[in-house]
Amino acid sequence: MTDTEPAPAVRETAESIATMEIRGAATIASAAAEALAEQAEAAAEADATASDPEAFRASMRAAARTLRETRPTAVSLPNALRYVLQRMEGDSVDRLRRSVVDASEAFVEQLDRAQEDLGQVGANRLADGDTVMTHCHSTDALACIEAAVEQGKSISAVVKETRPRQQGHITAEQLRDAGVPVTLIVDSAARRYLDEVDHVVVGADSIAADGGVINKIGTSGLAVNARERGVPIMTAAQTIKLHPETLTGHTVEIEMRDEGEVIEPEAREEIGDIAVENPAFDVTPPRYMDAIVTEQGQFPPESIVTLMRELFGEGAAEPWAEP
Ligand SMILES: O=P(O)(O)OC[C@H]1O[C@H](OP(=O)(O)O)[C@H](O)[C@@H]1O
Repeated sequence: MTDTEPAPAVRETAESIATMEIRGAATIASAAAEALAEQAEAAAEADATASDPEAFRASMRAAARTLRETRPTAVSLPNALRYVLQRMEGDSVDRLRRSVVDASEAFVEQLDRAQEDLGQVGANRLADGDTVMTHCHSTDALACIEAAVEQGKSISAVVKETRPRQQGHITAEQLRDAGVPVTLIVDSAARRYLDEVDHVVVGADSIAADGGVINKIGTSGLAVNARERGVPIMTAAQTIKLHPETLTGHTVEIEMRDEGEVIEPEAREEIGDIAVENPAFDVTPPRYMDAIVTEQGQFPPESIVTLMRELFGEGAAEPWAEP
């Protein structure tokens, strides 16, 4: 490891995030915070950084850049890196190391607590006997359904498989394990099943200042259909999903993933000269979302900007940038 080369553990985490072995906005955030702690431990031992606070700081910034570059859409990733690096302090390598490790642990604890708290808020929106529809796999959304079950409510679920990666299967298994009767459907069957559904619950990768919800591709179509069928839809999203850069007019980059997730190489060859595109996310306009459920309570999407200013008012610093 040179003074700017990330530790092997950081490179492994970055690779796992990029290939989606580690996925889901909250899980990515906690893995990134833990990787920074691993970088701090490694840099405190490495020849080039062990006795040079400035070189140590540079190595932390480089590690954060490597993690930042893995996936562009879930803002929980840069928000995690910001949280840890902004708390890095001390005039010796040992103090710096300790501050990073402490911040990383505090971040992960906060994340777990936030999910539990928002689960209670989301659960209050669900009634005994409700059937919910889910899209993709969101630990925040699942927290709401599981908390409702723990409150003693009987909940059933219609789970969309969520092409192309079919993360709906993970949701189906986790809900089944929580004692929720599950029906798995293909994405295009969603509107047909909405008549049997009382509530749609989805997660978020980022929330924009105007209340737009950036989540797995297909969420916006589901929200429009839910509105047309009169079914309420909520987004469960911890406040680390709030995107501070959108306060100053930036838009959220939508990740385009490899076409190999959509079509097998053999079939790809057969269809020849046809474009295949694979956007991972879409934006649901605030008017199609009934509520954003956070650990600080539920908000109408249009008012989320108030919470955002309170939490990220000073803007979106980039503490990983070269000075
Ligand atoms: O943070 P939690 O609620 O777990 O997940 C939030 C969102 O992250 C996922 O993205 P991906 O599967 O990483 O592309 C899904 O879009 C999911 O709704």
